[in-house]
Amino acid sequence: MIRAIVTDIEGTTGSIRFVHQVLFPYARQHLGDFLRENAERADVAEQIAATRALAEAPEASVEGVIAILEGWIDADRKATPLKALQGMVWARGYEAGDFTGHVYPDAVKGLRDWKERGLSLYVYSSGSIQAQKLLFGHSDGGDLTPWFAGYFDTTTGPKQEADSYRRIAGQLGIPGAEILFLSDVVAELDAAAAADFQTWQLVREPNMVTGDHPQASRFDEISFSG
Ligand SMILES: CSCCC(=O)C(=O)COP(=O)(O)O
Ligand SMILES: [Mg+2]
Repeated sequence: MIRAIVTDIEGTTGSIRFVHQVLFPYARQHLGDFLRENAERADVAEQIAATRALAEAPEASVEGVIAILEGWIDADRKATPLKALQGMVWARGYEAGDFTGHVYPDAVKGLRDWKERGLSLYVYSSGSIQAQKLLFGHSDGGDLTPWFAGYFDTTTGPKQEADSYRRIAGQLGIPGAEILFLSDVVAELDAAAAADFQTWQLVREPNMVTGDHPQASRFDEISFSG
């Protein structure tokens, strides 16, 4: 009996194209100036320090940190300080109306239906919690944030480690077996299943790696008891 649904974003509720062709290039274009202008701001300084620590470059100048972060963007590295800073940069883009968060219409409908059925909805993405709230708050389908009971990012742990899902279940106070995790990435689904979560894989693109999880190309193909 499912009581809560935890969903990934990229490739699950929204398109990979939006993240890689809109969000990441926007962050790459604006990150440098954002850091130069705000390096002394407490929340920015904290992430600059975290970048230096993670890169084992304690002496890196702000320009050096920018170069490290741009390399991580190009490599799609899910580094927590990069994700925090990307969220701060994207805030300006959403607020200026430069783009809206892509959410598939079937995901909007599915989330609304599940919420109306009394299920608790959560997000677990490598994007920072700020970035998740921005995307769903400025989505193509309007402000969807009232539907979500909570958000998890890499500060809970990497998405491909079972312990991250055990922590999420612990924070929700719900056994893994009563939580459904949705993702397009088999390694994430394997980690969730190892923590006893139920799983469905979203296969929205051709030639995707698939595994042993039930598959759906749209949210209305997903079924479960609960
Ligand atoms: C929160 S929107 C940006 C998504 C992002 O930065 C990312 O790395 C995608 O991660 P996901 O875990 O949603 O596949
Ligand atoms: Mg994904």
